[in-house]
Amino acid sequence: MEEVKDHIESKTKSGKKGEVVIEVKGLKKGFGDKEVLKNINLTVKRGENVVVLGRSGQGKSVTIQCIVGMLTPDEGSVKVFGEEVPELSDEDLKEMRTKMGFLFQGAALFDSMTVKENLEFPLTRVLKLKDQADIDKRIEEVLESVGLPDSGDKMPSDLSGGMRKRIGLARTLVVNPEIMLYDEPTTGLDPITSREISQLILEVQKKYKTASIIITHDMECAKLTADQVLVMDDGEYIAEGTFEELQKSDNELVKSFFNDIK
Ligand SMILES: Nc1ncnc2c1ncn2[C@@H]1O[C@H](COP(=O)(O)OP(=O)(O)OP(=O)(O)O)[C@@H](O)[C@H]1O
Repeated sequence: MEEVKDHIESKTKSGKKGEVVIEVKGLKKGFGDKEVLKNINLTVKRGENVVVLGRSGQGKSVTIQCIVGMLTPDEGSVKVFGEEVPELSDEDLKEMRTKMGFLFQGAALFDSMTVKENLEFPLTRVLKLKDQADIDKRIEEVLESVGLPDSGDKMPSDLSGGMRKRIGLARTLVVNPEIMLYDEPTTGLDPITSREISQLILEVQKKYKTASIIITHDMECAKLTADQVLVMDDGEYIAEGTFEELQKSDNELVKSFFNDIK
């Protein structure tokens, strides 16, 4: 119980809406001769959804990897919760990542475990919770949040692609992350399920007040979820604004993303 209290306290301590949570300035990152990120500037506030659009191979995932400390920038500043990420010790990095949730395209559930066991895993391994009643309560709440309250005893193989995505999201949310990173959350899903997942991203933002970065090619997802949209090209952001603002852009690349959306 103590751990839970600590976690909730640390959340409320750091938790003012609108406060800057991720701040990237002048980020450069290359591999060998190849410059991938040339000048990335990005600010994400608590409770804000930032959508990043861009063609394949432009460096969207590399940006995320710099933010979570998996890659070291060549130049520039990457701050999360006010701390310079490349300067964090391994232990502090681990601590920082416990406050982050990831929903990646290939995010797989453990196939040999039930849904409930899949959700227990981060609670016992990451948050090191021991109180079973508390664990059960959190799981019940999070399954409710993703709209699958009665799925605890199911095996992942019994679930549809969309349901699996929801459980993947539940597994991420169960530790109460302050930052959510979504990499192509709706890719591979049919239009109706995609819309449901986008809707869920919006509900997560409202309920958990997360600061979120959403990388997507799905313009309906962008339209539904974005407070701010960034368009990435050739290692930098070439346009920035609300969905409606960018929809009116004269830039050919920006226009190409918005062509099919009414
Ligand atoms: N660890 C690495 N070592 C070498 N090159 C890398 C590494 N990670 C990424 N790259 C290169 O950096 C470029 C940008 O990759 P990244 O995965 O960030 O693109 P992306 O914008 O996320 O594309 P997609 O939409 O296809 O996922 C690519 O050319 C990729 O090959």
